[in-house]
Amino acid sequence: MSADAGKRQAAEAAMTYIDNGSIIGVGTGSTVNVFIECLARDPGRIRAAVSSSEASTRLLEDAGIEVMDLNHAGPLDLYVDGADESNRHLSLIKGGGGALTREKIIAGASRRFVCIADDSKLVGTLGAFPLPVEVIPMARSFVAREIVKRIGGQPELRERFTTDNGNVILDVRNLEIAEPVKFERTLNDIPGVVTNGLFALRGADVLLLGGADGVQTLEA
Ligand SMILES: O=C[C@H](O)[C@H](O)[C@H](O)COP(=O)(O)O
Repeated sequence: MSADAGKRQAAEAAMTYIDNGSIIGVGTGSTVNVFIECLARDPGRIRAAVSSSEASTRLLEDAGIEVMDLNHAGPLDLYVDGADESNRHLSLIKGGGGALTREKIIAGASRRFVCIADDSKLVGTLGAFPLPVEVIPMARSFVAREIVKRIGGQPELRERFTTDNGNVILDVRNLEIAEPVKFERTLNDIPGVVTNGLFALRGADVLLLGGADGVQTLEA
């Protein structure tokens, strides 16, 4: 079975978590794009969406879904988003598409985070996927040195990429993240780091994995 088919299965399954007429948080990425296609079949199903990126905002608006500012939406019941990797405790690496900061904010503002992915994203130990770290541009060399000193790995500037917030991304390769919460806190402590792509302090609550045997549901 292809990864695309797995993504579609997971996205369809996430539709069952939506309460009719609610305002939901919507993430970013190819899996979420399929979820937005599912929403587009019945745009009146939700009242509005809070979007984690300019890219998702465009797709939601094209689908006839109102996009609301988080400041006006209040606490959200549900956030649906993809991941680059998940371990069995539902700690995630996110930010492959560079949307990690707004994603982390909306995940934090939501009661339930349902993560959707194809089953290749489930790993034993996080870190094979390069860990994205969003950084204030003037701090990028300093932050890269501090990352090597504090957690190891090889930070590389993501070329020709600026986040929706006007910042740059360092992708940190060669990490083995046995203690995601500790790593996340350590990275948060470096001045100049806006957000790191570890979602462990606030991981997913539910992980829906599409694959050859259908949708597997893991709960935190
Ligand atoms: O910045 C991007 C997001 O964190 C995505 O949710 C993540 O990269 C997964 O994307 P995809 O569904 O395309 O694998």
